[in-house]
Amino acid sequence: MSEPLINIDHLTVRFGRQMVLRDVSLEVPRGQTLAIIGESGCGKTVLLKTIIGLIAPTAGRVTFDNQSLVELDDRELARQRTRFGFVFQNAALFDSMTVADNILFPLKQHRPKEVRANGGSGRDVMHQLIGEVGLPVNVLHKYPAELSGGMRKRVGLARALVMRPEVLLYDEPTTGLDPIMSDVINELMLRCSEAYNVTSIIVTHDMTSARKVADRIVMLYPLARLDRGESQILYDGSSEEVDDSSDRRVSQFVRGEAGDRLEELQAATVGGDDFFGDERS
Ligand SMILES: Nc1ncnc2c1ncn2[C@@H]1O[C@H](COP(=O)(O)OP(=O)(O)OP(=O)(O)O)[C@@H](O)[C@H]1O
Repeated sequence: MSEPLINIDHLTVRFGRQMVLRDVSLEVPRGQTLAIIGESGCGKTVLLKTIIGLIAPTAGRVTFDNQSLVELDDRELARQRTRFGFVFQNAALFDSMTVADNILFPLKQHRPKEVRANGGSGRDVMHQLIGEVGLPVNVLHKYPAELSGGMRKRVGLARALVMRPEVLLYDEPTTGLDPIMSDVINELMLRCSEAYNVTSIIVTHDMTSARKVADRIVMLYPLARLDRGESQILYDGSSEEVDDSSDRRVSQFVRGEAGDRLEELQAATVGGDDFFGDERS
């Protein structure tokens, strides 16, 4: 079997006294589309940031293409990061730049000579990408504030693709979008993995999206809710089989069922502020 592109080996991440990830191991082969699911605060984004070397492991090791990014010098780290494209939850566009400048930004940062010497090629790539994500060319001159949320996400995807990355990392790509626009983003994610053969990791709460786009689903669980010695990965398998999991915590999550969570939350607030305040009296 070929080497995994991303290898997470007994990873633990702690912030001060708070442990967020404990002994997590995961291998991501080249070309796979992996969805990481799990309730808010379980450490999904921390895991993404650890993969790209933005957060250093407290223990364990994370490698990308057999190298630990946190051990590289700044220059090499910047070079390796060009192999990744990020699609952030809020698109994270620069408000003061036009759409065109936002899309070209990574190229200008990493290949300034190429863009200066042959500005046409950067523009060609940009026009191709804007078409691929289904936006008209007239948006290129607009500013992010003039676009809808769905348009901004698609600009964010075009920007992530401009360096022709080998890995695409998506942080909640469909959050805040209507069902149609969410599915447009799903279709784009599928096309990107087919057309560019990228490896994709998608952090999401959206089970419709995870089922449609991912080859594999990994479900993380918050450490505070886990028994000692239990694996933090409650599910690691195909998207088809996630609905058949015998673990009640997995089936509750994928079906979006609260179970006894409300009672638990209410019990935890006993003795705290009165929810109804003065209005009840
Ligand atoms: N840089 C940091 N310093 C301190 N604590 C952090 C840092 N980054 C994340 N955390 C904490 O780690 C925990 C997990 O955060 P993370 O953002 O990974 O959750 P998540 O599963 O992505 O949640 P959500 O679905 O709400 O985005 C949270 O309690 C968060 O406060």
